[in-house]
Amino acid sequence: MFGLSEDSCGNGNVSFCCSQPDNGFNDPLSLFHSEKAVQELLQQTPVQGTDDQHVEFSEALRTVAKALRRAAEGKASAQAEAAEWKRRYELERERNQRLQLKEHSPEEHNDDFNEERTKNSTNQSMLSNHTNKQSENCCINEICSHEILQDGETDSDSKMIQNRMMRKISLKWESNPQTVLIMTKPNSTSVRILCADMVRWLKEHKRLNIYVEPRVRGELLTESSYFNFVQTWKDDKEISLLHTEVDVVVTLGGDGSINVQRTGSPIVPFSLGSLGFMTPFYSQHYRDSLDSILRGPISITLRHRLQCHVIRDAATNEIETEEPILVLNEVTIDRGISSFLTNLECYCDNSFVTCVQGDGLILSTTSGSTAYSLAAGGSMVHRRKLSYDRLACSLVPGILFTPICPHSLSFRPLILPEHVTIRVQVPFNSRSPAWASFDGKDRKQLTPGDVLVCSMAPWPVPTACQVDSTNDFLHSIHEGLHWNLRKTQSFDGPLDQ
Ligand SMILES: NC(=O)c1ccc[n+]([C@@H]2O[C@H](COP(=O)([O-])OP(=O)(O)OC[C@H]3O[C@@H](n4cnc5c(N)ncnc54)[C@H](O)[C@@H]3O)[C@@H](O)[C@H]2O)c1
Ligand SMILES: Nc1ncnc2c1ncn2[C@@H]1O[C@H](COP(=O)(O)OP(=O)(O)OP(=O)(O)O)[C@@H](O)[C@H]1O
Repeated sequence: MFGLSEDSCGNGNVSFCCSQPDNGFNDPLSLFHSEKAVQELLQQTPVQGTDDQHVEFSEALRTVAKALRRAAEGKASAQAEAAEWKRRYELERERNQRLQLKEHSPEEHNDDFNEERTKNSTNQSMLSNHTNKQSENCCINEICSHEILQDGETDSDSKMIQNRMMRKISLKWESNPQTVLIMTKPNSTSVRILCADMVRWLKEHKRLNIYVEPRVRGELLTESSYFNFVQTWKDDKEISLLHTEVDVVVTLGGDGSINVQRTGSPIVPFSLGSLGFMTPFYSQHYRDSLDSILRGPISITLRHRLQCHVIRDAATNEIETEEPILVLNEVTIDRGISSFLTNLECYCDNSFVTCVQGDGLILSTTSGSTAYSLAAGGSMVHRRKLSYDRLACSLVPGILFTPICPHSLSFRPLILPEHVTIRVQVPFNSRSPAWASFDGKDRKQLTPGDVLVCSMAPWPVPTACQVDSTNDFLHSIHEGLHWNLRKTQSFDGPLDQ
């Protein structure tokens, strides 16, 4: 960092000096001198050049000085804005204190109180609860912007907020849900215990039909013959008919447990895994959560999936594909156990995109953007939110195209629009085969000439939100990934003048 100081070596100009090269404006005195120097400089007329270098140097300094002044002005307006927020906060706090006082001695202030209460009826309970908790928990001397945004509301502000709330997406039950499918992570004692408890509660208190996987039914019956009423399926044909029966799916596990279910009914994911990025419901509160879900309405996130086809070079035409595979997170094409670079030719709607030479390529959904793609340097993308009963309101739809360790200085991850079809081909001259895996599973070898075709699947997977799509996403990136976590800079120390 540089400070500005009077030049002692002639010409009456100003020169840069490295006052504290390691930590910049640490000395308030030097900052003061710098700003003073800036003011003086701005008042000077430009140097009548004795030589070109001086003129150029002086012009450069004037530019720097102007930039510094603009920064100082910016700071002043930020300070004014903060003062205004603080003022509104104090006003609201005062008003709430008055209301609380009246609540404690209502006979004294009954009339005023009722009037005030009616005025505040829309947001009163939220505000007073918040204010109490806030002063206890977070903001003793600080201002919580979240709080202030509410208390600073004017009539038109609150209308705007109401409109925004109304745009929140929810799913309403047309008739009471009758049947629930519970999918559980295998080989976990806590999941097994919770599952038995949940099945009992759903049957006795909610009178629901309950489906579980054949493995889980076996486990339940080992525990007690009481669970005889629990239903399951025998074969793939019965699985394919499940969607006609099941109203809601509950998953007990981690993020991977969401990927395994295929019915298309809304999923309520309870967190019994390690990270829990996509599983916002806490198992401890399962009764309250399910109570509210079964009553509806449910705020939902629609998670788009990618539909992947492998077309073998040996196939006689493109229609002859293997069974399509749906992925919620991503399809990965990598080098597998081969030690050679993968060489993958990529096309987007038949236009050549690039040839990936590296460890491989990830084609990810926006839900998967926080999984493998993130680890390979791709962006985190807020997934798409839609409603069942309204037209789609799309936020950030797309397909992420993220290379894995590309051996190139200029390859960067891309986000392609959701409507494209991507083809990835292992070229005939490739030294080795590649491997495709789907949500981290089901590896398939791709030999030279084989192609993987990938596009957005028409039907998304609805998952229930704890609060709403945005709130859950932000909660997950903060709590799950500790995104942008840094110790807060201390208040003491040098200040801008
Ligand atoms: N280097 C990596 O980060 C890496 C490598 C292989 C696979 N994976 C991911 O693992 C996924 C499979 O998950 P799994 O649970 O079946 O296997 P797993 O148990 O091996 O999970 C890997 C981790 O990824 C997390 N995860 C999964 N989906 C996520 C999502 N959408 N957002 C944030 N985190 C997510 C899981 O919570 C888990 O901690 C694959 O789809 C792939 O994305 C990541
Ligand atoms: N019902 C199920 N049937 C078959 N496999 C399942 C089932 N539920 C989960 N799995 C698989 O078991 C593995 C681990 O499950 P899951 O991701 O739910 O738990 P976790 O790894 O402990 O949690 P997290 O993913 O949050 O770290 C995943 O690969 C997942 O696909």
